[in-house]
Amino acid sequence: DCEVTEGCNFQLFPCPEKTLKGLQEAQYRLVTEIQKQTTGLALQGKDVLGAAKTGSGKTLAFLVQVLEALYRLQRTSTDGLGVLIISPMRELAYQTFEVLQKVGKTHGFSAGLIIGAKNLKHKAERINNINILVCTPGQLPQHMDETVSFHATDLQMLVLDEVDRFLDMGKTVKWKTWDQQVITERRPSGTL
Ligand SMILES: Nc1ncnc2c1ncn2[C@@H]1O[C@H](COP(=O)(O)OP(=O)(O)OP(=O)(O)O)[C@@H](O)[C@H]1O
Repeated sequence: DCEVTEGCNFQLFPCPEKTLKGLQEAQYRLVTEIQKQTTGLALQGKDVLGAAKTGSGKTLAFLVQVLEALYRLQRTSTDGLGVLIISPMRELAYQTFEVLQKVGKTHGFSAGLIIGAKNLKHKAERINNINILVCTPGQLPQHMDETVSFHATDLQMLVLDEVDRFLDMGKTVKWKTWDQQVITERRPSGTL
């Protein structure tokens, strides 16, 4: 239901075979403009700031980059946190997680979703065993504060989805904590 670029499909990019298979199985063949503009850059390992209108396929654009980053590093499902995706709202985080499960299943990376404070202890026990964590801004600082074992020292990629909304909601996001524990020397990717 979004505008795809005729004649330009994911096969034209040097994506890993597993990613292409996942995309194909999820019925994504042609790329949208934002995917066309960002996929090549991401495959070169560059930082990306993407801006495109709602419904233009930004989610898939950064998820392809996420899979590429972990694939390149040959991460396995038990290697721990490699990518952190922060979404401003629960619904958005949930949708992202769903698309990730769909297109990423061929890779076999482990992924988790944290959108509520419920069962924090249970989640805390598992948080260090997952490769890709999708969460909302409120939950991350809480884990950092309360989960002694939580660390992001091996983080390879940070995705801030709808980063403009984070700036609007600056008061609820503990930027200082993030800056010290997560953002420093990591590979950022933002979407607007
Ligand atoms: N390459 C593609 N081919 C076909 N459909 C696609 C493609 N990429 C994304 N879509 C579909 O387009 C719709 C909108 O995509 P998506 O939600 O990623 O857009 P978005 O830019 O992230 O939107 P928002 O700004 O609202 O978060 C979804 O239904 C998604 O499945």
